Order: sequence, then C-alpha cells, then structure tokens
Amino acid sequence: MSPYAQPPNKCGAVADHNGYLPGEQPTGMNESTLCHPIIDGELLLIRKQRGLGEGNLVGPGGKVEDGETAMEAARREVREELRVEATGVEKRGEFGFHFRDDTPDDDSMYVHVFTADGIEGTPQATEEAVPEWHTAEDLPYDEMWVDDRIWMPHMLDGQTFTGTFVLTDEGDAMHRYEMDLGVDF
Ligand SMILES: COc1nc(N)nc2c1ncn2[C@H]1C[C@H](O)[C@@H](COP(=O)(O)OP(=O)(O)OP(=O)(O)O)O1
Repeated sequence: MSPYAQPPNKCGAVADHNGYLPGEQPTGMNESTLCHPIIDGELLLIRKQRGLGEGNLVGPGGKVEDGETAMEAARREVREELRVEATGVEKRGEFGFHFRDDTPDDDSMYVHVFTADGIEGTPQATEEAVPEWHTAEDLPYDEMWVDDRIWMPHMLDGQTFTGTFVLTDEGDAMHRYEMDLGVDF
C-alpha cells in the first residue's frame, strides 16, 4: 500500500494516531526498508556508521529508490551495506515512524520490514555498516532504537504487523505507539 494514498495502518484513519492533530498531517513520507536475516536463532544486525541512527545497532536497510519495489530496495540495501545476498526474503511489517516534539513537521518515514532466512556470502564491514550477529532471544535493546523492543519480539515470533510510532525529534524516547498483529500483505 502506498503511504501517499492513505494512512499507514488500520488505525491511521484517526489523525492523532499518526502523531498529528487534524489538519497537520504531512503530504507524504519517505519510504524506507529494514531487512533482518534470522539464521539458526541468530539475528544479523549492523552497527550503523553514518546517517540516521549512527552508532545504533540496527537492521540493514535504507530508502526505496525510484522504480524499485520495497523488497528490491531491502535486498539492495543488504547487498550494499554487508556485501551479501539475502535469500528467502519475506514481508513482515509496515511502520510509520514520526519524529516530533512540540511542533508538527514532515520528519516522518514509512518503513517496510522484511526478514530473510538465509544469506549468500560472508557479511563484510563497509563504510555504512559493521555486521554483528546477536542471539535473537537475548538482543541488546539498550543499543537499539527505542521502538525495537516493542515490535521485534513479534517479528522473531513469526508474526506480521503494522504500526505507528511517534518519537521525540532526536528519536531517543517514544511519545506513543500503536500496533496491529496478524496483518496480510
Ligand atoms: C524510529 O525508529 C526506528 N526504528 C528502527 N528499527 N529503524 C529505524 C527507525 N527510524 C529509522 N529507522 C531505519 C529505517 C531505515 O532502514 C533507516 C533510515 O532510512 P534512511 O532511508 O534515512 O537510510 P540511510 O541509511 O540514512 O540512507 P540510505 O537510504 O542512503 O542507505 O533507519
């Protein structure tokens, strides 16, 4: 579903669920991806070397480019960031991430979340990312985005989801969120 056509989830019909008061909604959101290889109970993450979330432990991912599907973008980002090919890629979720404090702005992104059940090749460090494997049952959530501890356990459980997360401008704390599980893609 395009984020430009309608609100990003079932709850989105009520504007404040997206973090905006009536009449304040942005006209569009950047589309981006996350792709999480999960192999033998281990999750492949990256230590982000630059850009949004620099220093955090995050899933490989990045912007959807013109002419690309979200899944193509997810696979390309894994290739670019870690020099491996993700296999068995499946769509698992869609999120609206909104960064706002006192004033509304368009600092929002719509993120397509994927998992992969394999990789071809050995992950390598690049300018953007240093690979780290972590046991899925014992993730270091204090080194990750604040929302990850809420939705990642569902992803690791094999569930699908949509959600809206409203964070501070710096992304270091969460104002509120909503999530639906068991979504068909
Ligand atoms: C707000 O909470 C977030 N949680 C998680 N888990 N991931 C997030 C959050 N906010 C952003 N992200 C992810 C989503 C994307 O993978 C990246 C940011 O996307 P962007 O398109 O800006 O990616 P860059 O790495 O800066 O740029 P490229 O597209 O040039 O690779 O962060």
